[in-house]
Amino acid sequence: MELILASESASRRAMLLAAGVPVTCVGAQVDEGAIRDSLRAEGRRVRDVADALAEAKAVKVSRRHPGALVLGADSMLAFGDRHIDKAESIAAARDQLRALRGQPHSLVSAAVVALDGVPVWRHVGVARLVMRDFSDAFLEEYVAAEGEALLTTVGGYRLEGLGAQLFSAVEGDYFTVLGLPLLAVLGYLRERGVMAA
Ligand SMILES: Nc1nc2c(ncn2[C@H]2C[C@H](O)[C@@H](COP(=O)(O)OP(=O)(O)OP(=O)(O)O)O2)c(=O)[nH]1
Repeated sequence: MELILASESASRRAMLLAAGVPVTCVGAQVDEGAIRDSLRAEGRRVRDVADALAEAKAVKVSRRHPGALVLGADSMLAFGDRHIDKAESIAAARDQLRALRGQPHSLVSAAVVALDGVPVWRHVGVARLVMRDFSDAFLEEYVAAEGEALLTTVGGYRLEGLGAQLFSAVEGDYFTVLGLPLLAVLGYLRERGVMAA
């Protein structure tokens, strides 16, 4: 059975391919902002918003690919009562990192699998990260080194790269930070017989 990844995330695609999961990537082109704003207005938790976005992506693509398992995903930061998404500018990413400095936050990655337009599996992974109280000088060096990459990730960091220097502690699943609760996804694929058990 073919697995389609309803995502344009290079990180998610790389994780699955590295784990030996052949995937075809198809962008979902979902209006994430509209869904996010309406659920936030209802006071929904970050994990529920991420889950709803992952479902919207998986269901939309699976309607176009009958018979294929379609995996959608979404990651968001929970910082206090704030829901944080990808920054829209380098300046905004810098401000966001300054706000997160010296504080704990959670990174939530939701995954939903759909088949023929119907969600058939879901999982939300949560990792807790403690950002160290880095200096302004460090932050400027980091921002200059990362550049546009700051806009591609929800926290403005790549834990597997320079982002490691931002943290004093990370609790939870490494893959969840990178954008997928990968171990749970692999478990489901084995249940479905897509991968050898
Ligand atoms: N490589 C890497 N990526 C990260 C890290 N933290 C977050 N991300 C990425 C994973 C996702 O690509 C992105 C979260 O944004 P979204 O959930 O909106 O996904 P994205 O817009 O990238 O693709 P999609 O909406 O699925 O088409 O942040 C990290 O530490 N390393």
